[in-house]
Amino acid sequence: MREFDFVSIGGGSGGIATMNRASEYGAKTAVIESNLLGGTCVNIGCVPKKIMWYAASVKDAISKYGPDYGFTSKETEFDFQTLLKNREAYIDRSRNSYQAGFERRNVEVIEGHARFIDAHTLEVNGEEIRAKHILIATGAKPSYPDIPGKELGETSDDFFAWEELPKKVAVVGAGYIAVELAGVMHTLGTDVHLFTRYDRPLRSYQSEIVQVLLDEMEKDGPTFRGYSTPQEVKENSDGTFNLLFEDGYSDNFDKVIWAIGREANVDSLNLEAAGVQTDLYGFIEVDDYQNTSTDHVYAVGDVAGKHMLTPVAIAAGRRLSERLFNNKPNEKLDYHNIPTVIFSHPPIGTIGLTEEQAIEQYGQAQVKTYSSTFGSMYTAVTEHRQSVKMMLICQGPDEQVVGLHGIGFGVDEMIQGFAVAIKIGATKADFDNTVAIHPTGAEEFVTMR
Ligand SMILES: Cc1cc2nc3c(=O)[nH]c(=O)nc-3n(C[C@H](O)[C@H](O)[C@H](O)COP(=O)(O)OP(=O)(O)OC[C@H]3O[C@@H](n4cnc5c(N)ncnc54)[C@H](O)[C@@H]3O)c2cc1C
Ligand SMILES: NC(=O)c1ccc[n+]([C@@H]2O[C@H](COP(=O)([O-])OP(=O)(O)OC[C@H]3O[C@@H](n4cnc5c(N)ncnc54)[C@H](O)[C@@H]3O)[C@@H](O)[C@H]2O)c1
Repeated sequence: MREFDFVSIGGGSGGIATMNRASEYGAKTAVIESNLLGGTCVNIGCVPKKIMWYAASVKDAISKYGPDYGFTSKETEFDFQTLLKNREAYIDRSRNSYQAGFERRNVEVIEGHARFIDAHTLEVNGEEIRAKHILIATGAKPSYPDIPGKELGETSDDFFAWEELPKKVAVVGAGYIAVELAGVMHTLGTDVHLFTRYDRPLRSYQSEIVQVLLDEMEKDGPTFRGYSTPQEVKENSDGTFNLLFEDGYSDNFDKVIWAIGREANVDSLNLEAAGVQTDLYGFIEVDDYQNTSTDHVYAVGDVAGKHMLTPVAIAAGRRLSERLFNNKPNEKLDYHNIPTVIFSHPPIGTIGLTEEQAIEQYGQAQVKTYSSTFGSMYTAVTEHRQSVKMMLICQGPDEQVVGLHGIGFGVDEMIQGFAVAIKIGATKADFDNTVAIHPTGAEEFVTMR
């Protein structure tokens, strides 16, 4: 029987980062992975998604904006296979670099599916593995709606395995994944129809920012239909699918994609054997220190269901290893003010509270909102003008900035630094005292009145 100090079930963002950090402090560690090293982010998430988003941006630069900058080319050909080949080669290199990192740090990789025998013992490929500490970092998987024909639809996992782009696709859902995939496919030439159950996508985001996205989508984007709850999918004799909604609307599509949320990968872990509890939605319950209900068993990342983002899984896992193996008993991740970007067209960046959340937290009288709307300079000399909107949500007499939201060209690369400012409590006056960088879009954040 092999024995370790710390073992991760799952070799995705959280598992890799946690074991690497623990091994740097001398812990004997292993990562157990049943599929591809790197997990969701590297193989079927952030990385291939961002490459597809860049591909869409390249296409826009060539055919949408290029001509008004004086660049014209004969009909541009797009070879999807070249994109796929180069995307997968890049992902292969990323996976190899993880492997090399493990070898440098002596992290053992065990290929196979793990399940608990007890709180210190796992079974993998018939072998028992014992560990003083066990991390559950098994991530999440896409949800399917509970309707007839749901299995005829696909998910983001399948999207990344497509060998060619379909002509007409329905994307059902209102979160990051729905918006991002719909935008990418539309730009690359697919006729995309985005369906949400309520009035708009991204309902928990600052509504004026989402409105700009909807306006831009109307000009050039997926066809959007709100108040559309799917009821049934049927396969037509020509191989297309008929998607029927509760209000009676229906249409035929080459593919239907469900992007309606994700659920924890816990089904076959045999959590009961270790006494690990899950919440109402099936995610593993953890405290602020990533402890589960069982001593010496921890969970990080998507399986714990809070802020399902790669940098969150990594940051929580590294801090856990600092706590366990580097004498830092109070080390934990602060889950406030986590910045995030939605790679829509144009991208959305957001940090902290929306205006509505700030009012709920501090009271109407304490909250002041600044906003600025302008045309993106990148598109200003072209006939395809695109809007930019930026908002600062401030609270209290000092006008501490508690929320920052933006949509527009370049916003994705703009907000990381502002997240530092907000994290250390910057006020509107601090923003105003910062000299602008001209001409950029970012300067609007420090010149708002
Ligand atoms: C389409 C898409 C786009 C995304 N884009 C972004 C983005 O732009 N930015 C961002 O920050 N986040 C993004 N995310 C979210 C990000 O991918 C996840 O938050 C992140 O991967 C979570 O890491 P994790 O370690 O918790 O889980 P995962 O990365 O999912 O890793 C879990 C691993 O555990 C393995 N596993 C499961 N059960 C077992 C078992 N019993 N035994 C052994 N191994 C097991 C799985 O095979 C998997 O490899 C995206 C997600 C999706 C789906
Ligand atoms: N850019 C990024 O950082 C990025 C990109 C993609 C994913 N992610 C992460 O992955 C997580 C999961 O993304 P997601 O988009 O799958 O989930 P989500 O939870 O963000 O959104 C799911 C949406 O589907 C809707 N929905 C639920 N059931 C439905 C039904 N039966 N019919 C129609 N609509 C339904 C919900 O109202 C919700 O708006 C995100 O929360 C995010 O943390 C991050």
